[in-house]
Amino acid sequence: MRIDAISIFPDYFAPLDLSLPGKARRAGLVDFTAHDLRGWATDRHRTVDDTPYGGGAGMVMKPEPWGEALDAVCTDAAVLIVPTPSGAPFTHADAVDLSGAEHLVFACGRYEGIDQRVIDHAATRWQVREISLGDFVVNGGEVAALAIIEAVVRLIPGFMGNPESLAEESHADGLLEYPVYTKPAHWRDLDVPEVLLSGDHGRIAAWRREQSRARTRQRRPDLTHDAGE
Ligand SMILES: Nc1cc(-c2cccs2)n[nH]1
Repeated sequence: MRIDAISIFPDYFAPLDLSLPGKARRAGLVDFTAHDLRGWATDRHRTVDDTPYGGGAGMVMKPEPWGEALDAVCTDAAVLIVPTPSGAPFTHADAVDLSGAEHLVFACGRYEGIDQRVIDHAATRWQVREISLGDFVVNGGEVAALAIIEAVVRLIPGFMGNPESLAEESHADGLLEYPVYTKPAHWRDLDVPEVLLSGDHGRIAAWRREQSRARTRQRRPDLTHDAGE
């Protein structure tokens, strides 16, 4: 998978040098490049924003630099991802879907957003996904792009050492993950649930399923499709 991120803060993606282990890159699983949007700003001051038509506070990102940047970076197979508070909520199902993509391009907006014509024009040439990380606002799309990249790349076959661990994690089966424990069995007057020390794998599996269901009912009633589950 090829991944490109376009931003006025390309150094924001330096952590990917840590979290996308060298093996993923060397194995050819992931090829990541961060681009500075100002590289496509043609005026002397490399301007990327201007005041909004219709008035209002803040600045809007100009269409010209974005148009040139997307022309240069997006291949025909590109899926353009635009993190935005006004996007569709990002889910595990989206991460699974995107993990099969050939090319992801992240348009990381700042200020009050990107001129809408950039997205509208891009949608005539590539698949465009306007994605929200949740009902809160951050200052730029970079942190959202980092989270989405991590959620997607870890699902690429061959990336995770033990793919079995993917099957049981939160949201993989529509439920929240059960609580986990490790040694010591007794710590600060707290014991590991006896069932986990029993060696009875049937009882352990049943206990874990019930813990997941109870946790999901309590913390995420919106995910509980069938109350009887
Ligand atoms: N979910 C979400 C996305 C965002 C932003 C993306 C770009 C600027 S702010 N805030 N919250």
